[in-house]
Amino acid sequence: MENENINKEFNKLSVEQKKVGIYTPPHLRNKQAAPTSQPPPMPSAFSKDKQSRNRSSGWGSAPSQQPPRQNTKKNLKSPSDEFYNRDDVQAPDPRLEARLFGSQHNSGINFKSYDNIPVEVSGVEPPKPIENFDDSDMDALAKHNIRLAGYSTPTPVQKHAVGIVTAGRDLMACAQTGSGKTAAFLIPILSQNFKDGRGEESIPDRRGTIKPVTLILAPTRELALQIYEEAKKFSYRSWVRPCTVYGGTPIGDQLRDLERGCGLLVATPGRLVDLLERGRVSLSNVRYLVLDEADRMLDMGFEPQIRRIVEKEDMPITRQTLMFSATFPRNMQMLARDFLLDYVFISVGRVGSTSENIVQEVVYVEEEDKKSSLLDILHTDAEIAAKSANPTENLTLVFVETKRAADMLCNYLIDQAFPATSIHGDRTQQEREWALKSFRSGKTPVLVATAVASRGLDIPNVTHVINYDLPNDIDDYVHRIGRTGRAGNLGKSTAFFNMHHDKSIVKELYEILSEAKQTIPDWLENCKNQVENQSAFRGGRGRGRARGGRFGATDFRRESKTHHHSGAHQTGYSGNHYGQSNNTWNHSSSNGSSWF
Ligand SMILES: Nc1ncnc2c1ncn2[C@@H]1O[C@H](COP(=O)(O)OP(=O)(O)OP(=O)(O)O)[C@@H](O)[C@H]1O
Repeated sequence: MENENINKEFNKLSVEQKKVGIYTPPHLRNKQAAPTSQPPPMPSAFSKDKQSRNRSSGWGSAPSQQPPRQNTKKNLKSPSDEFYNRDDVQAPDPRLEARLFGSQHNSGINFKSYDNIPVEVSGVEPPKPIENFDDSDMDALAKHNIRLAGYSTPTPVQKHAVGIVTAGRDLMACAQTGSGKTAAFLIPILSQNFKDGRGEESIPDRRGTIKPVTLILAPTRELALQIYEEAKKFSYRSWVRPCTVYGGTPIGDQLRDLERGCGLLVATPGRLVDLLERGRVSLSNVRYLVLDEADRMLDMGFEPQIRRIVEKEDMPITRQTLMFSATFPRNMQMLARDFLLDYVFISVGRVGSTSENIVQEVVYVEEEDKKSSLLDILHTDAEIAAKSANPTENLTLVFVETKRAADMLCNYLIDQAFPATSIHGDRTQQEREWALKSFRSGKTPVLVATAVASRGLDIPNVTHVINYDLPNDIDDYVHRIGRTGRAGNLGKSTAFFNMHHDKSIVKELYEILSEAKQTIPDWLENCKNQVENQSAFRGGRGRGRARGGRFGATDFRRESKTHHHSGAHQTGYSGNHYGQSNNTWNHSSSNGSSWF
């Protein structure tokens, strides 16, 4: 409904567009042409260097062909509006504001405990983190929207990302699930967009090609949609118009939306390649590229598409590139090596660790007993929900391995009078979105899901995640249980384990549980020992994660002496630890190794 209303509003605007041939936002209409604008300034000395290396390519060199637009709605702003004198800021729209920011849920009681999580920063001359949003160098409109979103304190990954992005640096960030990574890239990028000022690239050129300034790639349609919804919040009242494109929905609707202008595009790789091939999107003006959950995109087989998008299209090398995930497997490190320049690596807590806000339980359940065990748990959850002030605030997410199992289990639960729905890759996009909406609203407080729902989805009130089937990959386990215990809220996870099905993951599961200081049942320790003994007997080395050392030791540049990167040469390297709660800037190591 919310989407529908917003779309209706945009549709009204498109009628206007047809009249004048090219879309002009309402606040920019009836304004006389001003002299051609200069290209927006690069954010820092670092970026200037990049610009001079690539003078012929990219956004910095192209003269603007159309006059900059100015805000004619200024007069509609009240003189008390802090943006009264800013032509680039639109007048407030109370209805839109209520839609975008009205349903803020409070972040958890443990939110401030994030300050106690150790942060490791490595790379050449890493920029300092911000202390709080208000005192940072961010654009005033960005700060305004942050306040509207109800964010009073930045999370650790946000503190660092704002400093790093504002300084014009590339970033590889690993931070626990639910720790605010989405805003960590959206806020500083949009703030830079606002400071740079409107570019003509956000409206289609004469051939109808749209050239977004910011491109965000995400692995799943649902995650793309969620990032897009967040982008709408943080770009409120600005000239930046976010759009999203993903598979499973008619491309015509998405094209019509793009035609209305697009400064920030959130895309899944397959659909974006389609649009590039049709010539409807060009990447020649991309200044900010984000790969969210890049490891998942690789797991899903998107590497050829991602490499094509980043390396083989016309994306300028002058861009800033950011990669985010809660886990950092080797194939993602390789992508970081190829796509990022002189980047800063930050890890918040242990890379790939689980949030300490989640109580993790593992129970031994044979395959044939899983259904009845699940019913027991769901009955208990339903009782807890019935006692709470708002019963819809207790949602349970059940993960299974296959699409067929998702359907079967969902039907079984419905037969047992549990209001359940399911989400998996064989359902239509409409059905998937309906299922998520129904789950979010509490109409069906049980959602049976495959891995499609394991990454990035931010659904408030998920109090319990059940791994009915454990995944084969421990990183998937970390992401799945991360659907609860978000933004400092407390959550619970239960995993069904049996030696028949889950032997391959037992060592890593044991590591994860002990790292997070969870209660480990004796039987699990015995199973782990048994697997280790069998593996030693066979002379194997097991599947340990080899994460190495304490937190943050997985910036692969520390271990490698020589790496090659097209167009980059780096000679210095340093690592910095941010102390536990005082956030002091302790320079802990500087080995000066040459790694490119
Ligand atoms: N500074 C903040 N203050 C209050 N709430 C915040 C803040 N930053 C983020 N949040 C909220 O925390 C929740 C989790 O954020 P987000 O979805 O970005 O986490 P994430 O790190 O991307 O998780 P995942 O690894 O699962 O993708 C969201 O509901 C978001 O609105």
